[in-house]
Amino acid sequence: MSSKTWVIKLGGAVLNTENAAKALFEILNEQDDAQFVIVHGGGSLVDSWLKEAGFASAKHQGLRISPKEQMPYIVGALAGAANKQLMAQAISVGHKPVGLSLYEAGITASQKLKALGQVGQCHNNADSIINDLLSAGRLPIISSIGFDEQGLLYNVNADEAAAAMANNLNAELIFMTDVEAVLDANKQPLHQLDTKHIDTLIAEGVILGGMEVKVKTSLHAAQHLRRGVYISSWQKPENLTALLQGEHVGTKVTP
Ligand SMILES: Nc1ncnc2c1ncn2[C@@H]1O[C@H](COP(=O)(O)OP(=O)(O)O)[C@@H](O)[C@H]1O
Ligand SMILES: CC(=O)N[C@@H](CCC(=O)OP(=O)(O)O)C(=O)O
Repeated sequence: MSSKTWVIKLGGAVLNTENAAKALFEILNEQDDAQFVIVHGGGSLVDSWLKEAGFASAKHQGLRISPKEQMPYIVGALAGAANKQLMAQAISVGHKPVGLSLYEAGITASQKLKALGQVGQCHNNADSIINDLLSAGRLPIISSIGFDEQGLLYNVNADEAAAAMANNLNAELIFMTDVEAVLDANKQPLHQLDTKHIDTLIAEGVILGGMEVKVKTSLHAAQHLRRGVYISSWQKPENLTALLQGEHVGTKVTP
């Protein structure tokens, strides 16, 4: 029987808590018959790099407007600092990670909307080295920096990148973020979410910003993969253990 593949998306805020990612990587070491692909963000690192460089940065529906002149900082923060910090934590607990952009992982990018500058959307491209890396026992750690066929660089939202990766591999998909679950208007965790529920909560302004992108992306992924997608917190590593064992923690977004 071939082993199950999981795409785990780590929100960039995991880098602000010392060794938080390390605890998650340790859990991956304990799993039999499973292979893992990590896709990571780094929005808070991009915020501070752009600020230090004197740039103002704005978001539209949770997506960072990415002018060309800001791309060296965005690429440096995501494909550089964030990716390498995560590799360091993975190596420290015995993994053999390979840091990649979306291109090597079989995903090309194109401009999403002119007004957003270099914000990219994902396209499947069969030319991926991920399965070769998994067969060789390596742990792919993928940033959300993409390229098009001309070699232009794009800033892809990391949730969208993770969903594209899961679609590409027909993998299970888990979003590890900085809240235990999607919360309702009374700040209570929602155990399950479907299309109707999501539309209402977004229209009511209960789900917004980065979480709006995450639930919309989760829903598309769940519909495409024909199975539930989970949103849970990296602040509780035991949640990851439970999810990998098929238990229900956090929010399950269903098709
Ligand atoms: N209904 C909601 N439930 C939980 N979090 C929400 C909700 N609406 C907005 N958020 C915000 O979304 C954030 C998570 O999204 P984001 O910052 O993009 O995470 P990540 O970097 O992990 O992708 C939470 O920290 C919270 O501030
Ligand atoms: C287009 C777009 O919004 N790109 C994101 C990419 C990083 C990201 O998504 O990081 P988190 O997962 O930590 O939020 C950004 O520049 O912040």
